[in-house]
Amino acid sequence: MTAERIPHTFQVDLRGLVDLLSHHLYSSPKVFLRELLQNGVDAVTARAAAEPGATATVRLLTGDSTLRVEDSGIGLTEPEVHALLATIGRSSKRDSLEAARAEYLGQFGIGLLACFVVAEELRVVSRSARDPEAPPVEWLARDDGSYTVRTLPRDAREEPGTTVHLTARPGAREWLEPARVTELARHFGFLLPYDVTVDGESVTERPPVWERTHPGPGARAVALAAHCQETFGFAPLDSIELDVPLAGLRGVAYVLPTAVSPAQRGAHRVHLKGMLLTERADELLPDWAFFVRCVLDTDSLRPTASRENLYADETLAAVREALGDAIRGWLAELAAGDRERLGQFLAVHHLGVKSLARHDREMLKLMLPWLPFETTEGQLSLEEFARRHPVVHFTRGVEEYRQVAAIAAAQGIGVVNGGYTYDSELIELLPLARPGTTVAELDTDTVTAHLDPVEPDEELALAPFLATARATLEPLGCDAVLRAYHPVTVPALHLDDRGTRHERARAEEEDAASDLWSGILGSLRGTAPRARLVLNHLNPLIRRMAGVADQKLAATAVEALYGQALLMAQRPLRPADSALLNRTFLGLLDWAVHPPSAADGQPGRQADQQTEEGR
Ligand SMILES: Nc1ncnc2c1ncn2[C@@H]1O[C@H](COP(=O)(O)OP(=O)(O)OP(=O)(O)O)[C@@H](O)[C@H]1O
Repeated sequence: MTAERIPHTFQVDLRGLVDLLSHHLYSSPKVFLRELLQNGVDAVTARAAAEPGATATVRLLTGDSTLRVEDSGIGLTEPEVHALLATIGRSSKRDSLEAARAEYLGQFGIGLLACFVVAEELRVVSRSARDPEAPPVEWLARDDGSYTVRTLPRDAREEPGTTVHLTARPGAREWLEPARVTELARHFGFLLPYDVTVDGESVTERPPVWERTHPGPGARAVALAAHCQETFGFAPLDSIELDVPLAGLRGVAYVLPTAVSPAQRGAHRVHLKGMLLTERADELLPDWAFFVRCVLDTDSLRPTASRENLYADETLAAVREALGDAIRGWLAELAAGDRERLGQFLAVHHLGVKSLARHDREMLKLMLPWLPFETTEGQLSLEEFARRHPVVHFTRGVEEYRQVAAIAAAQGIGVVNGGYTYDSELIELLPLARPGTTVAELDTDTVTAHLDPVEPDEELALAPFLATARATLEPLGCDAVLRAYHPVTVPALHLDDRGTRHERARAEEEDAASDLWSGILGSLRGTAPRARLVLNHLNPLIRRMAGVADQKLAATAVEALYGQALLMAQRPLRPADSALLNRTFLGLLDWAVHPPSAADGQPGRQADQQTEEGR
């Protein structure tokens, strides 16, 4: 024997549902007003479609803890009230075809429930425009889920349309206060395409700034900037107008006047058919367009059920691409014709642009030549630098740059500092953005090759001193060479590139390692050049040093030169380097206060004489 199946219907606990909406779906009770406005606007839209030229108003009237929202819209008949108002999740707007749905703001059939977040009672009086014979109908609903429906005499409501009466729940009276209602109606509805009033005062400001006509481009720019200040609270660097007809979208992207982290998601304001949908849309633009804030109105993007964000669908993806194109177009236009403004933009946002140019080839091609870099000729765009120098030399580290920048510049070699975040990576990609450009890392050989060799007879005269220098620097893994270069004030230049340092670190490890390891490390020995101390023959101090007969003093002087050149390079010092600096400083100090004399049996008279001469 089988038990009989008894059909049941789900029971809905309205209080539980309202609690769910207010605490989990909507971010604030204020959305009740948006839902009411939206129903009024949808009803007016539906009537306008059926009856072009019909009155189209939504009027809000505040009272003592009450609010009335009156629309001149399509209205409802009694059967419609049962089917639509009293059925949660039922929407007349979803039932129609997709195309028709696009006309409306609502679609989920839960909007009216939002009113219970602030009201304990809802009374709806409606008269249908579709069926002029149908009498007015009243629907009275309480937050416990109970409701009554009755028809009213014809004169209870003469005109078609709907009035929603709200009575505040005890803790929510503030939401129905006149000032609050006006503020919210303005906030959500100021762009609505119908006449919306609160207690007789209009709250709409049509048309939006981007649809207004202005006497000229200058006046338009000023109006847009003022709008940005009002909407977002900042004076924009520039305004980019957005127009994507396919998505029924228009608006403006305002360029931020201060740098922001590219990781920070943009908070954009999106209106849907005039109604403010969200102030925090963060998926509207491609990630790379972090430097703008948008405000726009669209008729095609879909909201999520909370109606506080955009539904991630193909339309949103297409819109994102189209908006990305518009912003890229603006950048391209600046790059092609408005260098001054491009310069202003990059001065603020170059770090962000650099970070995304690494991942976005198009952005790289467009922007890289115009990005500012530190160069031996000051802050320059790579474009300008490449025009001045057939080879774009760069250093990978800031220290290398410091080491050679002044010297290289004095010899006419331009160098770009690639030591900052992303910089060398980007410089190496320059040929992609600027075909035909040669980019090369600056190495010690290039620098040395640009320094003038010294005449052989002069070099010969300094041979003993050079020999002392080489012998002194040998244990430090450094060669000594003599060149003539500018600026003459630099006595010695320490050239040491990445390869050299790597090689030296390996050699040090080899020394410290066991036999087996030193064998293996030894087999890895590279052919990288050693560090070089380039003594400047044009520098008077070097010439004087060459005349010092005291071997010990000459060696200390070479060590001091080496230490000073290291310091000038601003490179982190190895423990051995610090010890050397210490030793030479104290050695020279000691010598200065107590020069060794011939009587002590120490050589050094010549040094004495030099000091005498110097006095
Ligand atoms: N002012 C009104 N005039 C005419 N019909 C209305 C009005 N308010 C609500 N309705 C009817 O009641 C239905 C349910 O309204 P509700 O606000 O709950 O949902 P919705 O607007 O369809 O969708 P959403 O949940 O997305 O707002 C609507 O689809 C509409 O048919």
